[in-house]
Amino acid sequence: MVPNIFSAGLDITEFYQKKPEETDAFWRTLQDVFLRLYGSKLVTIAAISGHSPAGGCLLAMACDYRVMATGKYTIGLNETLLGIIAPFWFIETMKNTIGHRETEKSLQLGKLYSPEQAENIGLVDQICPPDDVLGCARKEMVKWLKIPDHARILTKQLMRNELINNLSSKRKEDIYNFTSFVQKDSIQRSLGLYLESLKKKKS
Ligand SMILES: CCCCCCC/C=C/C(=O)SCCNC(=O)CCNC(=O)[C@H](O)C(C)(C)COP(=O)(O)OP(=O)(O)OC[C@H]1O[C@@H](n2cnc3c(N)ncnc32)[C@H](O)[C@@H]1OP(=O)(O)O
Repeated sequence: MVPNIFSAGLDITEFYQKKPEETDAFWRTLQDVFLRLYGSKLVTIAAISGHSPAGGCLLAMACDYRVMATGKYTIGLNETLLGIIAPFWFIETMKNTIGHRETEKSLQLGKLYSPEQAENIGLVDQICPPDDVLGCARKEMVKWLKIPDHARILTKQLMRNELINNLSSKRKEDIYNFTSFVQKDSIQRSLGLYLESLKKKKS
């Protein structure tokens, strides 16, 4: 685990000033990761040890249960703040997690929630002191593992298959949409400025 960061989201340098075939391959890999994690037969618990913006939030939402560290961390789908948009499967995953209305506000505002706010709206299931996040996740795992596997897995599939099938049937179209969007000059400029702002914040 990296201290203070669960995931900084997608590595923007993977789709900034890249060739179309490179961004295609990057997005295909992300689809694979999501489909495998969201559709996993295993119990998956995210121990969110720190910041979890955008793609990081997606990965956490793809799990069965989320424990987040208390502290000055944030989680959410902040894509609009970067001048980009969350694709339909990010949106559907968030709707399945926190409901339609909260998702609508959250996405349009590019909202990043504190751990307490995230717990209040159900984006995370539990908050714990940073040094106990893994311990809390392990305790929760014990509960989930007591449920008969076949019943838990079939229930999970009933809840998740609609989104999995929808994305699986639209993968090519979704890759095309991503690459044609991020290759636009205006989006490349926004991404460049955003990367610059991250570097400036650091210095
Ligand atoms: C149809 C169109 C569909 C488009 C869909 C696109 C969906 C996109 C999803 C995404 O996930 S986009 C990425 C969103 N992520 C963010 O906005 C997070 C940005 N990062 C931060 O806010 C902070 O880094 C942090 C996570 C809060 C951690 O802060 P900390 O102060 O600890 O680290 P920094 O010093 O800021 O960063 C270190 C280093 O890393 C670079 N960096 C940070 N995040 C990213 C990133 N996501 N991609 C690429 N690079 C990143 C940052 O610039 C620093 O670089 P160096 O100066 O060390 O070179």
